[in-house]
Amino acid sequence: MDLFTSSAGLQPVPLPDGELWYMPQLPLPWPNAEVYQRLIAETAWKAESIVLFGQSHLQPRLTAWHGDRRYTYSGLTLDPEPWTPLLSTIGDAVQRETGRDFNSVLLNYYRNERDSMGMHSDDEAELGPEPAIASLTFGTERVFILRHKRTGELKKLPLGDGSLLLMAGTTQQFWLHGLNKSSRPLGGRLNLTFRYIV
Ligand SMILES: O=C(O)CCC(=O)C(=O)O
Ligand SMILES: [Fe+2]
Repeated sequence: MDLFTSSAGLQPVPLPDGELWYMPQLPLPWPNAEVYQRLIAETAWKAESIVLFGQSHLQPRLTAWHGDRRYTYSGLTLDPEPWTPLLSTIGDAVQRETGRDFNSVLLNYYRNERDSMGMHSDDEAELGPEPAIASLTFGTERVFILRHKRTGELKKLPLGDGSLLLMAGTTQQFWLHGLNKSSRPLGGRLNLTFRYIV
């Protein structure tokens, strides 16, 4: 059986003022654990500083930016590393499932329970007006939190090993998203967000 035909595909997740799609396992030609290990080993991880309210902070995670374009967020400009064969294969699988084009990927490595991502929207001008952002997770499951900017409504999605989440439509306009630290010990988690930089 062809690995790529065995999946039910992305399913819609109801979200007022936004568009979310989820599948628990993106079909890939290797086991999740192998992809996780290779991505950890093959990536030139960086601890970046970002400027928040005029002060410089080390981000509570490691990152890498690969693809065809530069990217600027929170006062940080990232020059891209080239696509690797592994990232290209993963990117092809993500494009096949989502039906969207992506030209860049941000890799985030949450080393343990102390690493996190503050609430934000991916709404930079270079992402265009209604950006499609595909988020692929490997390793330890963490809870992805969405908060509506006006109503405060919360949506919590546990993102498991191998899962694919697509944020599209007006999701970035109306919602913030992020990941909290955890008080109990957790193993590592990798998240790859595929983006299209105009
Ligand atoms: O790690 C995640 O699931 C979210 C990552 C994210 O929001 C981002 O890279 O902009
Ligand atoms: Fe984000």
